[in-house]
Amino acid sequence: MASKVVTLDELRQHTTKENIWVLVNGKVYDVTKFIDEHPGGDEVILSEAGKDATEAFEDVGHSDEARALLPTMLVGEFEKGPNLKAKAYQSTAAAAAMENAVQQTSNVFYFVPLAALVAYFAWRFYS
Ligand code: HEM
Repeated sequence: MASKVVTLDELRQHTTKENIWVLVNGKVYDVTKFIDEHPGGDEVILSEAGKDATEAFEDVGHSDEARALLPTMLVGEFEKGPNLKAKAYQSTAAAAAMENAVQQTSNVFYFVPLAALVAYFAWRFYS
């Protein structure tokens, strides 16, 4: 079973508490049975469902005991192709573009009253 290659589509189909897979360090794990026993609670794992949980997993500094549990839940290797980080970067780029657009819009909202104020004082000064 360990030789199974899990695709990105397959990974993304396992995102509910009843059927949850996570990707950690290039391997996919079925944490469905473990989630209720997880000392860190179910919410934290659920928020990583169907995703690359490597960063979240490593940031916590899981013990060797925690790491030793992983092989018992192994589904298989994650397929080599899709780069989840690249996809995350794309959405970050989209978010940045959106933020930029919002920023430009708020610049307009800031500029219009300012221009009106300047015009008013200019009018007061010259009339
Ligand atoms: C994927 C399989 C996972 C396994 C087998 C696992 C296992 C464990 C174990 C055994 C502990 C107890 C402390 C230790 O021995 O390090 C623990 C704690 C913890 N885990 Fe996980 N974990 C997993 C995934 C995650 C993920 C994805 C997160 C996301 C942030 C997470 C967050 C935490 C937190 C915050 C604690 C600390 C709880 C506390 O000390 O109060 N874990 N985990």
